[in-house]
Amino acid sequence: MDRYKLIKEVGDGTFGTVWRAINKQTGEVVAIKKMKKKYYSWDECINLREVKSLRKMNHPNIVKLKEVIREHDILYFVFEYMECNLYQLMKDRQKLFAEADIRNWCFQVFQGLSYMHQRGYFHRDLKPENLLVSKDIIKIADFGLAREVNSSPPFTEYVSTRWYRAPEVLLQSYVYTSKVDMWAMGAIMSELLSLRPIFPGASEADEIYKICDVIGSPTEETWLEGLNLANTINYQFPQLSGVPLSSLMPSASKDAVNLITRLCSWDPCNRPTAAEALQHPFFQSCFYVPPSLRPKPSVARTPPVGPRGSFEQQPVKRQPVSLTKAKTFNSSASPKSNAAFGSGVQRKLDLAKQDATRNTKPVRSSVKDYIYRPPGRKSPCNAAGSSVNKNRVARGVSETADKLSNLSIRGTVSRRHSVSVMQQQQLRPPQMKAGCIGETRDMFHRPTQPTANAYSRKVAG
Ligand SMILES: Nc1ncnc2c1ncn2[C@@H]1O[C@H](COP(=O)(O)OP(=O)(O)OP(=O)(O)O)[C@@H](O)[C@H]1O
Repeated sequence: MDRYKLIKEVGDGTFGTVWRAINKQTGEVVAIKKMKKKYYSWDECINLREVKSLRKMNHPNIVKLKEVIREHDILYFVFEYMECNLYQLMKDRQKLFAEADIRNWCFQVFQGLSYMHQRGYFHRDLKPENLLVSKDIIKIADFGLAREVNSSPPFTEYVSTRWYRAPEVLLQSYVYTSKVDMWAMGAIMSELLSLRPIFPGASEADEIYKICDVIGSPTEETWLEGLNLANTINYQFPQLSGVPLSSLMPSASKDAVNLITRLCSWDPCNRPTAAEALQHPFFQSCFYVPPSLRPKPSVARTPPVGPRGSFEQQPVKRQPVSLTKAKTFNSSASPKSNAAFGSGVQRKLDLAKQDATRNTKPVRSSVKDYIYRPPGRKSPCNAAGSSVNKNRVARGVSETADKLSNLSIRGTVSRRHSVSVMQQQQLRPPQMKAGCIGETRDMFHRPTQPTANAYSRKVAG
């Protein structure tokens, strides 16, 4: 660590604190994540999901892990530095973002996701805090919960921050897929367009309620498997008809609303894959610059996309990935039309006890409610593979059922070993993390006017 000079703390996550730092030898600015837990052997570090997954990811929209250092039993991850995260960009904003900016960001994130999903990993904790921005470039970060698609269930650890958590995860499905990332992207897109979270649940039960309140309760037609899942845990969905998504984001284009509708489909099979999302009419004006056509930058820099990119003179290509089976989107088509593209990979998890609520401020459950306390992310998520999580498995379904059915939906809201990653990349592929827990948002006011944004999640920096 002597080689680096720490400048300023820029983030305080569940597992580590993140610092802006300078490499004294090269002058390069980096982000160093100092893990909170101690690591007494190098083997322990090498097996961390964040290391295993990130070292295999080499994509312009996935944050680069440059180095892993263990010194005095403390583990440091050295990442490329990014200026801020999407949440920071949203929280003080009074004026809505231009849709072109949102399109540009989302196009890049879907490219990163498409790359990741095709290589057999999914993130599992996508949220605005984990999408890092520098100028026009956005990158996916925080792979602590990332999963290898082919790894075997049961998966027992906490998965994803509640507001962005897919319904199948909320309902404790024993199986879930990369479509959980697509759900999260729908929620993030909506938040970018309205500057307020679309499903700001104060507990797991309230999360489901809020989803029903917005997209309408699931039916046999929209999600038969979900109804079965609910039966299994003895949970009854509230019967709500939902609202037109366009009413929550009045200035959004039809294409944007349509894509969010698809992404936030109850049935994971009805959500587009990342590759399919890139083909959605919302991204019609975007194009992909293949690596062979990109200039070689001296510093790691991602190719911009879309109309604002600096590659506009390049031939336009909109096929970022192999899309031989990709579906053509039709804005008026039923979400069912995506069913054929559901991924077959499945996994299990147990969410019992995840939602330790940190406060008891009353909250109304309607999506029109404006004040609530966010979920207690820090407490619940005890990270992957802990004994606590193993115990959760034992407690299993009945506890979850109790939890979901007993929670009053309208009630209280609790609202010098150093390894070069490049070397490791030659070896083989990993798993990822989704930063869990540590819900650092304190209180969220949801104003009636879209521009009257009043986020106050606590994000250092
Ligand atoms: N490469 C980076 N460049 C700049 N800032 C970063 C970088 N990586 C992380 N950060 C900042 O630090 C914050 C926390 O980082 P990260 O999510 O990796 O930590 P964590 O302990 O895994 O958090 P979580 O509670 O989400 O699990 C991020 O939200 C971001 O603001």
